[in-house]
Amino acid sequence: MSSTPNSSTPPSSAKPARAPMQSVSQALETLLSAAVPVAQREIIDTLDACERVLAEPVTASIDVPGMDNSQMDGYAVRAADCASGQARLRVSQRIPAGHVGQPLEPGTAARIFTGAMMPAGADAVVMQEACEADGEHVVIRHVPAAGEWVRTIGEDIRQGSTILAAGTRLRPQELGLAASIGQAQLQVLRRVRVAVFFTGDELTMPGQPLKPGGIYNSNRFLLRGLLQKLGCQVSDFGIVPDSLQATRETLREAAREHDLIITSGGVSVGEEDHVKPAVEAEGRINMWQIAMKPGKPLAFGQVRRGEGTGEAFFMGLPGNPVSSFVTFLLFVRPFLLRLQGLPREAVLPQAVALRADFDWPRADRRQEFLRVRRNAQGGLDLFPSQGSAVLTSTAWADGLIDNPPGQTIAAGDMVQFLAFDHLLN
Ligand SMILES: Nc1nc2c(c(=O)[nH]1)N[C@H]1C(S)=C(S)[C@@H](COP(=O)(O)OP(=O)(O)OC[C@H]3O[C@@H](n4cnc5c(N)ncnc54)[C@H](O)[C@@H]3O)O[C@H]1N2
Ligand code: MOO
Ligand SMILES: [Mg+2]
Repeated sequence: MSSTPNSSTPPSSAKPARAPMQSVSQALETLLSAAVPVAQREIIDTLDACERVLAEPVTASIDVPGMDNSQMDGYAVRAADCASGQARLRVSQRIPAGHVGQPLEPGTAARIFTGAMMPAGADAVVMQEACEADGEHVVIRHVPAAGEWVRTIGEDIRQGSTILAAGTRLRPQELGLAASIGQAQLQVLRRVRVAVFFTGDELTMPGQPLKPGGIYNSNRFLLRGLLQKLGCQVSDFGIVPDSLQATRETLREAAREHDLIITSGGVSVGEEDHVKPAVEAEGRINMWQIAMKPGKPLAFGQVRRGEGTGEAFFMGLPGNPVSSFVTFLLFVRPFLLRLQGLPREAVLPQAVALRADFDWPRADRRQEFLRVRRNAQGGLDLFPSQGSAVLTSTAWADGLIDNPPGQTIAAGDMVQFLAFDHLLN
């Protein structure tokens, strides 16, 4: 794989005929049409439910807050008693949060603290900064409106209302919300089970000495990290040698209890690329080669399960690390999110328009995904080396430019930017 972009030669009839590659959008369409959310559900502790997807709506069994309560440290009063702006009221009681006071007699005030239940009869709180304590009395130097600094019962959540919809991917704030109505457990879809393996005789695990001609298996760390972020249940089958037999055996084993098999490398056209023929022997390839750079040889298919219990999905990612990274973000992630039960519209990568502060004078026939970083001027800088093996570009960048086929870029042009903030969440 060359690290220099191609010249912008348009497709020419003089070239040998080749099956046209699918576009990125066609490929995404193919994948999302095939993805069916997992059906099985399980009940788990709310505390363990981060990143899981709700299988049923959550309905509130209580009001939140469950009582009118004070929003400030101060004095609970009857607003009508304070109309003068200098009312002097006897402090009849003290109500900290978590305690229940007595009904408030007319002409008196209750010392009250943030979150404490309003006493019956009080209809406003005056913050203590507007009050002057005077022995057993308090002078209220403010004219409160009825309801001032009072949080009313059910203001956040009404009993009986649906607070979370089925299909919601639970973030920390949704867990907090569920807990606020006392929900200790939640019914979620089971995790997506992913098998992953890494093809290549050249691969060595970090921690081992490198062999001559060898490289470290960086894709393992990259892909495992990406899968971890998506909350998948991962089985790692490790490094598999470049042999048809070994690849077929690992595919068969991986298909058994997994929804998706992800492989790295061996998916292009070389004699040592055995992944595609292995999948064809153990199932089928539905899609191969996308008009994109990096990531052209991406493959999608299915692998039969021996016991006659259907098929596991298969996605073969190119061995080049940047190609693996980009194809994961653009295809594997939406596919997995869809298997996890997210609605289609929620899984598609969302681009924003930003200004390029660099020139990209050589167009490519493939749709390009350039590693770029937002600069202090609100524009985008380009990493100088865009080769598919230059992993440094992915650590330097904070997103990708989605550059259409045949498109050059001049400094000042608006381009489509895909932020890692969004793609890696
Ligand atoms: N004649 C052609 N050659 C290539 C084509 C082509 O169309 N015609 N496509 C090129 C493109 S584009 C890509 S991308 C790569 C994809 O290759 P494979 O998926 O077959 O992957 P490998 O050949 O096994 O490895 C490619 C490259 O990546 C390194 N690699 C592999 N696994 C790992 C890993 N786990 N961690 C880090 N690096 C890895 C491997 O050593 C190679 O350098 O094919 C082009 N060739
Ligand atoms: O350009 Mo390949 O598609 O290096 O990923
Ligand atoms: Mg290859």
